[in-house]
Amino acid sequence: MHNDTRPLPELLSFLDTLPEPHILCDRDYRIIAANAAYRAGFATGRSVIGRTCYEVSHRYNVPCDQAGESCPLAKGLKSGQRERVLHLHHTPRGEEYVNIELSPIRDASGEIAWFIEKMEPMNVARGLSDHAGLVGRAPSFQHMLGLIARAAPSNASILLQGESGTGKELVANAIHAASHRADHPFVAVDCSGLPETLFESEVFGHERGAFTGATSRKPGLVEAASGGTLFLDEVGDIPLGMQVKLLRLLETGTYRRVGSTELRRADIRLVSATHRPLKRMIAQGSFRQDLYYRINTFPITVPPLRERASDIPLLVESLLARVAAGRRLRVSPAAMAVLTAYSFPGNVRELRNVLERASLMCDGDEIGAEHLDEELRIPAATADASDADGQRHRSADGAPSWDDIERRSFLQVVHAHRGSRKALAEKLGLSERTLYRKLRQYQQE
Ligand SMILES: Nc1ncnc2c1ncn2[C@@H]1O[C@H](COP(=O)(O)OP(=O)(O)OP(=O)(O)O)[C@@H](O)[C@H]1O
Repeated sequence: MHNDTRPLPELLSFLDTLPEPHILCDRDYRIIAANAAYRAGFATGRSVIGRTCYEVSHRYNVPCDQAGESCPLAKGLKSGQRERVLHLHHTPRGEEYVNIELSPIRDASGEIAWFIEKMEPMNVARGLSDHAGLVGRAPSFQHMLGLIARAAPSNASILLQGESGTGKELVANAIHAASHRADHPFVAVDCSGLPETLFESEVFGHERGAFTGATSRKPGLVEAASGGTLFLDEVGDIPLGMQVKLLRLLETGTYRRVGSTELRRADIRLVSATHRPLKRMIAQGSFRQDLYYRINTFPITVPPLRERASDIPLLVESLLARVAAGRRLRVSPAAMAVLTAYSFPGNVRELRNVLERASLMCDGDEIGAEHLDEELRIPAATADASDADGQRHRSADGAPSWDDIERRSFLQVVHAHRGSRKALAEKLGLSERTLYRKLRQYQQE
């Protein structure tokens, strides 16, 4: 019955005046109108009117929620209110991440009859390799991007937690680029290894003569980042004494240069990152709880590469273009199998290094398995073996079993070891007899 109801022409002409791309849909996902900004940015020549939003944006035959994705329209119909999601959409520029904001519109009887969808491309990340910033499409990566899209436009302090090499600095950059502060500076401070006195003068600046060696006045990084974003990398490494000063800056929005009594106003948005367990550090007394709450208004976890292994081929393509620019390097299927089977404890940074080394080892256009570090090839060989008799090593949902993990890690260490069996047993904390037993057991499988 709602399909028969025509939206008010005033509504359509209002949509046309909006600078952001908007479409109007009915309850059956059918696009009734698209404004000028949408037609300019998203239309591919063929009119979208009368087609469904899932077919146009995703090339699906069924609504997104039936294709395993979250559908803002279904959410809005259920909640009756505005809903936001981040989707990967087909656009004339290829697939792009698009922030969708959907508002239900009610008819005269008070029932939801239409939906207005505002679509804003999120340019800080791509699902394609031709991008200098973040690339990825795995569910855990998309979840993280969705959080970035929500938090970036606010001024909330964000804490990025993730293992080393997962791309925390790149994520901090993306948050800045997607914020209202993007036209102002992004200033990164590596807090690890900065002694307390240096930290203070670097961050807050100092006056001439404030300490021996302070031959001139120097503005601090807080000042350099004014209007923009201050990124504190390895925030868990900040000495306790400095944590108090940082807390004061965040609580009052003011600070003093070293050697000055003048109170200065800070205009920064704070993004911090750490791979350390801050909660445990609080329990141990090495990190202040009050500071933790100040820097952690909005936590975002950056997933390790092993939790987004489906992104490895995409990352390989993208990183190769960065580390071997100018060479048109490919990766053979065998080498790709090795890379996707490896667990990458050093995450994307390790993948990048592996590819850089492989590109130096390879004289032609194709990186083969033989160009990869030996350490990577071992677990792949065992993974192949376990795939052949896969059922034995894998649990019902396809995840490797504990035995499989132990076996792979064990063989990885064995193959990388140079030295006697006795030294190896010691390294693994096993008796020599147990080592022999495990070697027989695992190498026979
Ligand atoms: N999603 C991604 N897409 C493309 N490149 C990535 C991605 N994530 C990480 N990288 C690359 O991996 C490398 C490591 O990233 P980055 O330095 O941001 O990691 P990090 O988590 O800050 O590491 P650390 O904790 O050691 O400081 C960089 O070269 C970065 O360009």
